[in-house]
Formats: sequence, C-alpha cells, structure tokens
Amino acid sequence: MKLSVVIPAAGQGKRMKTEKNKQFLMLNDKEILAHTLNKFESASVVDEVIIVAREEEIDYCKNKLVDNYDFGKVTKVIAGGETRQESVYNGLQAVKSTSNYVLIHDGARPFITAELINKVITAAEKYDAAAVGVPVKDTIKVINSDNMIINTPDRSKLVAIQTPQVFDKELITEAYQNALADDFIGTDSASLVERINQTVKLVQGSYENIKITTPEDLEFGERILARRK
Ligand SMILES: Nc1ccn([C@@H]2O[C@H](COP(=O)(O)OP(=O)(O)OP(=O)(O)O)[C@@H](O)[C@H]2O)c(=O)n1
Ligand SMILES: C[C@](O)(CO)[C@H](O)COP(=O)(O)O
Repeated sequence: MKLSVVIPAAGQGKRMKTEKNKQFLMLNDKEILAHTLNKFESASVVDEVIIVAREEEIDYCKNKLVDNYDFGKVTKVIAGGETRQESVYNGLQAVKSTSNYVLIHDGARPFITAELINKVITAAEKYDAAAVGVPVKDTIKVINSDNMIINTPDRSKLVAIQTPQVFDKELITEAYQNALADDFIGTDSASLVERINQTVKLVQGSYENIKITTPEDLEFGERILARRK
C-alpha cells in the first residue's frame, strides 16, 4: 500500500470565536494541528502528508509547524477552498501519482490514536472505503422548518461519523469529481462515495476522537491529554 494523508485545515474556526484560527491554539505543549500531524508522522504506513490550509496561513503552517517540529512526511502545504469538500478535493489533486490509498483526517481532531489509524486502514484495504464512527448516545429527531418533530430514527442504526476516512484513490477521486459535476456538497467524504453507490465500512471509533469545534472542547481536550500521560 502507498498511502497519502490529506489533512483539511483550511477552516475559519468561527464557532471557536477566537482571534487566532482554532487549529493554531495551544493544547498543552503544542498547537492543535501539531498534535494531529504528530500522529501521522509517527505512523509507519504513511508515505506522505498534505496539509490543506487557508492561503494566508500557508507560511505559518510551513514555518511554525512543519519546520519547527520537523514533520518530514509533509510533502506539500496547499491552499484550501470555501468548503471542507473543496479543501479535500484540492488535497486529492495534490497526492503523489504513486499512491493507491488516501486517508482524510480533520486537522481539528488531534486525539486520533495509532490504533484507530491502523484499524481504519486495514478495513479500507479490504473494503476500498472505511470510516470511523461511534454509536450515537442521544435520541435523534428529524424536524421540519417550524422546529416540529417529524420522526425518531431507530437509534441502534445511527452512528456519529468521525475521521479518519480511508479510500482507494481512484474511488475517492471519482466520488469527488461526481459530486463536483452534480453540485453536491456533503459534510464528509464518505457521503460522496455513498452517493455513487459504493459501500463504506464502519470502523468503531472513539468518543475521545472529538473535533475541536467550540471552547468547551478545549477543556475536554486538556483532560484527555492529562489522562493519556
Ligand atoms: N473550507 C474549509 C472548512 C473546513 N476545513 C477543515 O475541515 C475540518 C472540519 O471542519 P470544522 O471543524 O467545522 O472547522 P471550521 O470550518 O474551521 O469550523 P467553523 O465551522 O466553526 O468555522 C477542520 O479541520 C477545518 O479546518 C477546511 O479544510 N476547509
Ligand atoms: C468530516 C466530519 O468531521 C465527520 O464528522 C464532519 O462532518 C465535518 O463537518 P464540519 O461541519 O465541516 O465540521
């Protein structure tokens, strides 16, 4: 297997409400994005890492993260787009021609573990497409535009999807090109694969693999790191 990792990190972090982009906030000893990159730098199965960043943050990523922490697997830091989907698509177009699998992982999910990375890659080798997720803990309701509840899906069939998501390179490229042609915007990569009628294997994730989105996630994150020490 030749594996390229695409890290979408080109969001604005609006829900965090900080001046600095949330991915560059410190979590203990290093920036959130540095925690994430560290996990892939240490994974022997990874051939290259591509960071997708906001145009104006490319130099910061190169100098303060890649050079400062000596992330030797990072081959490119490229510009993202308006949506996560556009950013990932830019990343896909930049992967090495020799790669046959692509792993996509949010820059804002720093608590990913080596064990989970290996598990989802193994599943992708078998099924061509795999994503990590956890059973939902709450009861989920479908509502209408008046906030009236329409129905209650069977919780035993619901999972909250996370990243990493790993795909055969040709499959994920086709899925993104198809979505682009149809003006379809999905909130994760797996949904683009599902819509071209390819199945995606679910790998049990972890409730600690959170996406740092709002201020309270930072406090939870500090506790996760303290527990792992
Ligand atoms: N145009 C975008 C939007 C998001 N992302 C990345 O996709 C991941 C998941 O997105 P999210 O956590 O929602 O980040 P933001 O879009 O930055 O958050 P917000 O919606 O609060 O602005 C993040 O690592 C984010 O940087 C991206 O690469 N390009
Ligand atoms: C891909 C993802 O992290 C899976 O949970 C999530 O869908 C990203 O959504 P966002 O709205 O771009 O944060």
